[in-house]
Amino acid sequence: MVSVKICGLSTPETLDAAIAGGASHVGFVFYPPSPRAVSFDAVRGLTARVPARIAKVGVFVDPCNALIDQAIESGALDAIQLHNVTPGRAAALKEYSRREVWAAVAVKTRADLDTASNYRQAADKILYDAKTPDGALPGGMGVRFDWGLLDGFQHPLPWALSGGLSADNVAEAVRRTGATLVDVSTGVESAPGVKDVDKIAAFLQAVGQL
Ligand SMILES: O=C(O)c1ccccc1N[C@@H]1O[C@H](COP(=O)(O)O)[C@@H](O)[C@H]1O
Repeated sequence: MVSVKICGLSTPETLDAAIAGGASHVGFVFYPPSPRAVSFDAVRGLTARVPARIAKVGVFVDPCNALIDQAIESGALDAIQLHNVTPGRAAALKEYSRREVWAAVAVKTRADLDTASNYRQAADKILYDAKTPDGALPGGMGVRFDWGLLDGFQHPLPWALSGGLSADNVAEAVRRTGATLVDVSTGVESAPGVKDVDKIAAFLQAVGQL
């Protein structure tokens, strides 16, 4: 069975679509430059709708401790997903937050993949995401990487696949990589930051058929 995280949710309707469609994880972005960024008040209301069986993941880019505190308190987060964070900082945030830590590894080359092993003692999960262009957001750009890079790779930790997934390519991505957890944001949107309930349903249906 393949689990799905629908990320960058910011409205009750789209969150409900993710829940109804069978998402295992829902993600909330705590990074103001993102078009998906949510306020603490908004996330409080949103996460109150999430049943206990579904994990709530906060997405952060090199966060300070105060942001982590406020986000966990307002969103009752189960896990924190960290982008642009060194293994040392990830380990510190794991101890500080007492939450599951997902370390995002930005992948373009096999050498990028190899950096995942640095998080072995620092994180609970690796999120393989595509490396985005300089100056762009470090995620949520709908960019995919060459899934063939994962062929034969010795994963240092449990892992998830993200980057440019959609209802049209997720079956191929899972077949190609063996992923048991996939993460999508742009691929279930009609415009940057605007989630689409039909696309969310189609993505979850595509995974459900695997
Ligand atoms: O979604 C964002 O805006 C975002 C901002 C900063 C860091 C990560 C972000 N999203 C994460 O990016 C990946 C891939 O997204 P996409 O499907 O390619 O659009 C996903 O894990 C999001 O959680």
